[in-house]
Amino acid sequence: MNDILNQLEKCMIVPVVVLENAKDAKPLGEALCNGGLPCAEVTFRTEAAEESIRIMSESFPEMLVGAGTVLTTEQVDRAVNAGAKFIVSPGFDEEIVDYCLEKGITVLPGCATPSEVAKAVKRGLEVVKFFPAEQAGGLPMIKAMAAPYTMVKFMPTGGINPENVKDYLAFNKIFACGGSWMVKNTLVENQEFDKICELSKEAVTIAKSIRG
Ligand SMILES: O=C[C@H](O)COP(=O)(O)O
Ligand SMILES: CC(=O)C(=O)O
Repeated sequence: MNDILNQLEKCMIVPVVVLENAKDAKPLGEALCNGGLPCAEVTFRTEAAEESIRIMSESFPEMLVGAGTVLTTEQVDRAVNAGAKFIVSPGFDEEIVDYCLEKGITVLPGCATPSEVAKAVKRGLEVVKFFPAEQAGGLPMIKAMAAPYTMVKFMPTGGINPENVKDYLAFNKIFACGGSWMVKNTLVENQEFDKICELSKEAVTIAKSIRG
């Protein structure tokens, strides 16, 4: 695994962020860093994504900021130019994966079936996203897919919460878990950055109780 993946794995939990307004990127980054979660997947679901990535990565050099919901190679370029260190997409988009591999950009494509994992393995990927995790079969599905594909680790995202995250993290083929529970839109809208920091600390405590 490369340095970015090693750093991401150490985070154990990756906050999945949707920001409507880039001005929230700085206080959000601060809350996450102070909460012990110095990483974020900032999704291209809003216009503010690119600028938010730029602000977060410039303001907090210690933070590992990546881009999520990347659906085009143009978004890959915009994300990386803004400072994104990794690219995540909800599905397995061959064009995006091959583009990132050609350029040496860390990419975690979404895989929810063995056929998609097979495409990732063929390209030498060591980590894939498992999305939407709970809806697509949860931990039992990951365990079933990890049996033949022993060379791959999974980053489940979708429906993960402070309760079920423990079961995921207890399985050694789980790379890290993605989730939005500590960075919910309403918390950001209401400027509840102290609460985000508190929920992040709680998430870290839970993760450490499983992974030490
Ligand atoms: O689309 C959902 C995000 O990827 C994260 O899922 P979540 O809100 O269930 O944690
Ligand atoms: C859900 C997800 O993987 C993404 O939005 O990138």
